[in-house]
Amino acid sequence: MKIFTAQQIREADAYTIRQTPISSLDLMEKAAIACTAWICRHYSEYTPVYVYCGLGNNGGDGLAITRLLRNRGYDAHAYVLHHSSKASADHTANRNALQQQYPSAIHDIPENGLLPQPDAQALIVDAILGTGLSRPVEGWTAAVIGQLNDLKAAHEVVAIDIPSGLQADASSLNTTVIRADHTLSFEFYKLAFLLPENATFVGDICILPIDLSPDYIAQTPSRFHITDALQIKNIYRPRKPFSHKGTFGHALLIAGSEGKMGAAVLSAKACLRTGVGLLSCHIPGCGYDIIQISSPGAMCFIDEQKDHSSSFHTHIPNAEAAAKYKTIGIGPGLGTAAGTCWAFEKLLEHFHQPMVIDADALNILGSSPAMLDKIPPGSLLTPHPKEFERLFGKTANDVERLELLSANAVKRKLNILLKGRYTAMAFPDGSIWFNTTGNPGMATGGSGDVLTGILTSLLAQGYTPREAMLMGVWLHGLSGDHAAAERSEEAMIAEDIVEFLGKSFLELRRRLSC
Ligand SMILES: NC(=O)C1=CN([C@@H]2O[C@H](COP(=O)(O)OP(=O)(O)OC[C@H]3O[C@@H](n4cnc5c(N)ncnc54)[C@H](O)[C@@H]3O)[C@@H](O)[C@H]2O)[C@@H](O)CC1
Ligand SMILES: Nc1ncnc2c1ncn2[C@@H]1O[C@H](COP(=O)(O)OP(=O)(O)O)[C@@H](O)[C@H]1O
Ligand SMILES: [K+]
Repeated sequence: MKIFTAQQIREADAYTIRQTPISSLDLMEKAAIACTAWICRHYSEYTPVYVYCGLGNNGGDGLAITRLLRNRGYDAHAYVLHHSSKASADHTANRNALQQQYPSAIHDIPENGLLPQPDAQALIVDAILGTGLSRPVEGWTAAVIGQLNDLKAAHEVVAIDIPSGLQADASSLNTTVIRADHTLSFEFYKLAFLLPENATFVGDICILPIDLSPDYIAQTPSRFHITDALQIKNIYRPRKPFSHKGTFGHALLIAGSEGKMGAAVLSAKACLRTGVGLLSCHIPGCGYDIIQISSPGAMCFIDEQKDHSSSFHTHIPNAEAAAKYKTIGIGPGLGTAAGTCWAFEKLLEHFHQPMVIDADALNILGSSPAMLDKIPPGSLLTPHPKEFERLFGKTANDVERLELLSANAVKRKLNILLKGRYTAMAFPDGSIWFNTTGNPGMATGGSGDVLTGILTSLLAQGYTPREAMLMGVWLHGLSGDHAAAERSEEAMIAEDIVEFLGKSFLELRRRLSC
């Protein structure tokens, strides 16, 4: 699914109005009908509704919603904030429609005027500013938003299209923005919804279709995207009846150190459960029994060191030996001992196929930036925000961090993800994809190790690095969602993500057969 900029959304709007029999007022009515239906599903008709409207089309949506809620028996009132001297045409048309049907529902608040004190249990609807925001709010508008935010403890807030004050495509850090519990947005996610720094503004997101032109959507390029089930279904390749273990690749996993063998176990199990043909694990001496007992499907090389690994480079002494492994996954629980760093550097001398680099392997790269240049092009790097910062440095805000992520993916021809609620995946072509599966139950030690195993497995099976990243991150989150549904977000642990991989694959197959 494409993520469009505010400018592109305006163009989509204009294109739809030009190319189809739908007028801009019809489009607004559609948007208002969808929002009203959502509100009616979530709040009883005894809920008083205070709709705060600006003078643009976002306010026009608010006026139409007020009318439609009244039609459904709600005690809804529109408070029109005169933050400028000019109202948009569709705002005025909807004001007139409301005025005609329910004149007592309109309340004008002049600039610097006072807001009403909402009744207990009232729902606040924010239709002050939408994607037409041209600068951070200030003055009276900012004061109004501040007052509404002060009411949050006692009232739920539903934002229409985008929380007022939030910039769709730029950072809104240190600006005044409505803190919504729910955001009802039209047709597309906005980039701002996916940034961790905006989590307190956006709340739950509901995307409501309003039938914008599919032609415009198809023909308009976009740099930002959201992965969806259909796309993953197209990537997924079911196993063929005559396939054998050689068909699905041999992966080498280099992981674990004393006290962190669990990370190696989680990665190995995830790699096996994702369908790799053969898995060899290189682990320190202390981990032998642990891996052999926990993952009998994996073969095992023991390092000469007991508590960390320092000789894994010996598996790839030359280019011919590298061909034995389709890919290597390195990092979970590995530690950053001097011998480990040295062996990693030696490994990169002869292994030039895309590999998966996570956790301590990323920390090693962070402390020896020259090694970054030796990472095979096409490799998958999987930092969480702290590892990202160690690798590429700090940024002032989340938008700048995305740019830094993308710049490194392009410059180094790497596939780099940045973990989070909406994991961002940056590709060498400059595009950035966000993943929407997953839940806070996955915020538990070992979840990332599971992801490394999944990605390593998919690369070994011959998925392209891009396919492996898109599909692996989606499967990881979906399995986390199955685990949470069965065991709760609190009780689920990283092993559960591995256990539910099977259910996710079955779901993919089901989608294929529909
Ligand atoms: N295709 C779509 O997505 C559709 C959009 N609609 C609505 O239309 C909205 C966009 O409408 P508009 O373009 O009229 O924009 P807005 O409703 O966001 O308002 C723009 C107005 O606010 C003023 N303004 C901008 N920044 C300000 C600031 N910082 N402080 C105070 N005033 C400021 C502008 O001067 C202008 O008068 C969307 O967010 C959505 O709610 C819907 O009506 C239907 C279809
Ligand atoms: N709130 C959340 N919503 C969705 N996914 C999450 C959430 N919290 C964590 N995750 C996912 O869980 C994984 C955690 O990885 P990481 O921090 O590397 O864990 P660890 O180092 O303990 O293995 C990431 O893939 C991340 O996207
Ligand atoms: K709004």
